[in-house]
Amino acid sequence: MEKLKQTLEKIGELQQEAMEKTRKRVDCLIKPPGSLGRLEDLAVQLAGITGNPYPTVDNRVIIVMSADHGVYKEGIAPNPQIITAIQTPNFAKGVTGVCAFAKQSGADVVVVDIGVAVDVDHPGVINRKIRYGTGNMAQGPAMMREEAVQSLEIGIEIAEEQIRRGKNLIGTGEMGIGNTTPSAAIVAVMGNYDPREVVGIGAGLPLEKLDHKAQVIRRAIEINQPNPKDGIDVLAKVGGFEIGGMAGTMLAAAAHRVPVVIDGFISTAAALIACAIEPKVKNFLIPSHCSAEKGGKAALDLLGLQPMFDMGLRLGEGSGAALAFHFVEAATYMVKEMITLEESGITL
Ligand SMILES: O=C(O)c1ccc[n+]([C@@H]2O[C@H](COP(=O)([O-])O)[C@@H](O)[C@H]2O)c1
Ligand SMILES: Cc1cc2nc[nH]c2cc1C
Repeated sequence: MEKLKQTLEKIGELQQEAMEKTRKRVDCLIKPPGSLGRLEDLAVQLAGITGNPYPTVDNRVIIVMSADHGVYKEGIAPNPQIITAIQTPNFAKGVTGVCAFAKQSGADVVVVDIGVAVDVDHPGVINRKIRYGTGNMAQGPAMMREEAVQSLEIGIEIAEEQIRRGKNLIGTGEMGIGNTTPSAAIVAVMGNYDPREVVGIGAGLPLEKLDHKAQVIRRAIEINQPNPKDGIDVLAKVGGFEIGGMAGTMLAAAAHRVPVVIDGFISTAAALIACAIEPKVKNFLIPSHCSAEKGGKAALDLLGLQPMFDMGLRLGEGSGAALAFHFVEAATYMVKEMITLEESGITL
């Protein structure tokens, strides 16, 4: 609890002076004002996050949190649970979807077993297992409150280690068969939606099973009565260890003024938890894409975030965040590489 408390105390506001400097420069660059659209706002946000009008994001990492879910027993996922354990070492081997995009954008991939249902024995996987999967949220809380705090603190510690190593851009990723169910539960609780409005097919659930998936979430919310004003309560009752780990990563990034790019549906659910715990975190979050998962847009809307792109992605893993790194870097190049109208002798 101490680590979480200290982290929350460190989270501040965006640095206004740096933002004003960057906005002024961006407005004067050799282009019609506003013509680089939201890339301009992104440059200003990066200045506010880092306190530097000319920030660099040349040392990148995707942190992938892996965990399993007790609610899997309710038949809410189309794939065998063991895929979480099989896939987790694959991130360390560099052979998954996110690894392909991370390699292309020059980012490291760090993978953490924060609650996979079996032992994962691979030297490249960081073992911070809280437990062998969460409890079944359709029958009781997914985890105890202390475990929720532990998941947040593991996320903080993993991110802090990366920041200590000089990482200046972080992306959140996850792997967890069944995790679109707790994610939809979080979105339903935070947005006061009926679960049927925000459940989707996840990794390929047949459409005729969506009513059942929604009913399982409805039961989980009814039994556990999560309090939407208390992010830790929601995480404990209807969340997941990897969701807590990602929320912790976001809190640490905000505390250390490092920009953090969120990925798809599960990452966005984690962002809802992080922002419920500390609303100031939102300023430090950079959305990537709009997940094709049905509740993807609703989740981003709840945060008031507009995605950079919408390409029908629904892989998770941090894949969309790795792709978005290109745009984030582009914003920093725009500020540094373009000259101003005045420098080129143009007066408009
Ligand atoms: O991030 C997303 O937008 C996303 C949307 C659908 C599925 N996924 C991935 O698929 C898995 C969860 O799907 P499911 O159907 O098992 O709940 C999990 O490993 C996620 O990484 C990810
Ligand atoms: C193969 C596979 C890879 C994944 N990556 C994230 N979720 C996944 C689910 C499956 C089934």
